[in-house]
Amino acid sequence: MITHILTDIEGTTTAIAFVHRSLFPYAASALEEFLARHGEEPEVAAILADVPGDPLTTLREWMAADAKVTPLKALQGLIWNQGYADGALRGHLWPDVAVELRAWHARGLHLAIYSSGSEQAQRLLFRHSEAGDLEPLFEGFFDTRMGAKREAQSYTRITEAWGAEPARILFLSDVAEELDAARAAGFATCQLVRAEDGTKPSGRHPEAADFKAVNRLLAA
Ligand SMILES: CSCCC(=O)C(=O)COP(=O)(O)O
Ligand SMILES: [Mg+2]
Repeated sequence: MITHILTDIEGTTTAIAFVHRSLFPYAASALEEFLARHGEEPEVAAILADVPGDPLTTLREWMAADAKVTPLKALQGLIWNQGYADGALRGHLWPDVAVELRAWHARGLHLAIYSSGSEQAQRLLFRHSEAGDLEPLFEGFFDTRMGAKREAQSYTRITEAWGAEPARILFLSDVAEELDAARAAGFATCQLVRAEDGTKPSGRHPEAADFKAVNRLLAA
């Protein structure tokens, strides 16, 4: 029986376009000024210590490559903080998402996020979502510190951190390789195949067009 639901963000709860056309450009355009203003603050300096070479150059290269590396993800989270605070950003959620997350939480299912976006970035998106503050629904915000999303070991680390049995966790993602890794760690899986995002079904995992359709797997 499924008692825990772990969900991806981009392409699963949230439009890929929001991440690539709102979040990433916001961080890219604010990067240089952010480093000039905050680069010597302890939290930012500690992140920059893990960036090889000239930080601005390397971070721009990582942004251009959409690299899922922890220092870039941590900095993006700090930069987005300002955008959410002043109302320039609001976390996009597909219309089916908040309804089902609230219903799953109300019936006692345990909820957590696993995204390449940093824990702070995840919290911000759900705290400032278009459907209101959903941050309190989640018990865990797992990020690249657990490892890469296409490696089975990352999912095993999540079970240990969350204190949950793998077979009781349903992982929701649009990316088949992430689902393959979760299944190898013993998780149940479901591919979100969202027409608006142009997701291609892999045929390797149970599929759902939206979160309402995921309920079918919970009842099974
Ligand atoms: C608040 S999530 C920002 C999305 C992000 O930075 C990213 O790299 C997308 O990663 P995902 O693992 O959600 O596909
Ligand atoms: Mg995704």
